[in-house]
Amino acid sequence: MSLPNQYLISAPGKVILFGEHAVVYGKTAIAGSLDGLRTYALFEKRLDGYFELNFPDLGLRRALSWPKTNLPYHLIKHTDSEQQKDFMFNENLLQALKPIVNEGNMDDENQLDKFQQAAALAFLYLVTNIKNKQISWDGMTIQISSSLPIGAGLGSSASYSVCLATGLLLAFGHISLPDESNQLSTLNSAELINQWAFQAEKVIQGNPSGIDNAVATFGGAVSYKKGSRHTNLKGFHSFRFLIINTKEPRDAKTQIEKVRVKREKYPQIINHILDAIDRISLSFIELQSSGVSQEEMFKKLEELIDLNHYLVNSLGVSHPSLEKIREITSEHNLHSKLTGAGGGGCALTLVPDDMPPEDVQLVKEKLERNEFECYETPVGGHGIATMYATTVINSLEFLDMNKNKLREIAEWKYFV
Ligand SMILES: Nc1ncnc2c1ncn2[C@@H]1O[C@H](COP(=O)(O)OP(=O)(O)OP(=O)(O)O)[C@@H](O)[C@H]1O
Ligand SMILES: C[C@@](O)(CCO)CC(=O)[O-]
Repeated sequence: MSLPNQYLISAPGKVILFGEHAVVYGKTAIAGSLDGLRTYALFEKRLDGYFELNFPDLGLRRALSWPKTNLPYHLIKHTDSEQQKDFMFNENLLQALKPIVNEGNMDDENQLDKFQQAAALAFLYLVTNIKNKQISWDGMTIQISSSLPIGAGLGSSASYSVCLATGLLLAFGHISLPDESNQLSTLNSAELINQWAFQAEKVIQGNPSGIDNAVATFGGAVSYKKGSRHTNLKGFHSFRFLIINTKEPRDAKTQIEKVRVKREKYPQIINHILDAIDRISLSFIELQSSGVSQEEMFKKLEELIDLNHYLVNSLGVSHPSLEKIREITSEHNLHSKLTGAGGGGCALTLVPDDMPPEDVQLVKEKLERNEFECYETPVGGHGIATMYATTVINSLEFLDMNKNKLREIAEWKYFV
C-alpha cells in the first residue's frame, strides 16, 4: 500500500519494575509497556517546504516551523542504506541545531523553555538525519498529543521519540507500513525505528540506556541489558500494579546526571549498589521460571520491590513525595518503589491478586486525598502502531479528541 498523505502513529509508555539507573551502567532491568498510556502523532504532507511541529502537551502556544532548506544536512555522513548507519551520536549536528531551533519561532512573548527546546531539538536531529534526498516529502505538519503524564517516569520521551522516528522513516521512504505478509521486513523496520528513537532519546535525556525506546517500540514485557537485544518475558501480564504519579515536576536528564556525579565521587560504593540492583533483576527472572506458587511469588516480589527502592533511594533519586506514597501504601500492607528516573515522577505498587476491589479503592482514595494521581493500567501490551484513517482527520479535532475515539475511525496496524 502506498503511503497516504496523512497518517497516525502511536507508541506506548513504559513502566520499570526493576533496575532503573543501574541499566545505564550495563546492569539488567525489567520493564513493560503501558498499552493504555500512549503518545499519538498525526503526520500530514505539505507542499511548501516547511517542517511544522506542534506539541501543546508542553504548553506550546503555537506550532514551531522551519524551512527545510535551513537544516545543516552537510553535517550528516550519508550511507547507501539506513541499515548500514553506525548510529554514532552526532554531537556536531546537535550543537549546530541549537540556534536553528529558535530561528523564526521566538519573540518576546514566545520563549521556548528547556523542555520544549529538547522536544524540538530531538525532532530536528531526526529530520536532518532521516531526510532522504531522492524520495522525499517536501514538508510536513506533525501534531503530537499524549495520554501519558510528561516527565513523570513513564517513558513519555521515549514514546514521543518512537512516534517521530516511525513517522519520519515512513515519510522519507526508509520503511513501509506494517505488512502482515512480510513479517521480516516489518520487524527490520521496527529495529530501525528503535535505533533512531534511541538517538532522539539521547538528545532529550543525555545518557539513556535504551530500555525506554525498546519497550515503546516492541511493546511487551522485557528484560534488558544495554548493548544487547531485549528478551521477552512471559507471565508479566499476571501481575497487577497501581501506578501513582506524585505530580512533582522533574526531568530524567537531571536524575541520570545526579547518579553519574555520585558514582564519580564514590565509584566503589556506587558500583556495589548498581551490582546489587542487577542481582534483584536477575532474582526476578529466576523467580519467574522457578515454578513457585503464586502466593510465594507475591511475597518475594514484595521483598524485591522494597530492596530495589532502598537501593535507588541510596543513589539519591527518591523524593519526599515518593516516600509518602510508600508510607501510605504500606499502611495497607502494599509494597511500592519509585519507577523511572525518580526525583518525583511515579511510584509503582504491587496489588496482590486476592486484594478485594473495595480495599484497592480505599488506598486509591487515600492517595488521591494527598494530591497523588493513580492509574491502573495493563502492563505488557502492544508497541508502535500506525493507523491510516479512511476520512481526513482535522488537526484541531485530533488534539481535542479522546484518543480512544481514534480506534473507532480505523484499525491500528502493529509493527510487532
Ligand atoms: N507529548 C510530548 N510532546 C512533546 N515533547 C514530549 C512529549 N512527551 C515527552 N516529551 C519530551 O520528553 C521530555 C520528558 O522526558 P523525560 O525523560 O524527562 O521524562 P519521561 O520520559 O516521562 O520519564 P522517564 O524517562 O523517567 O521515564 C519532555 O520535556 C519533552 O522534551
Ligand atoms: C533512569 C533510567 O534508567 C530510566 C528512565 O526511564 C534511564 C534509562 O535507562 O535510560
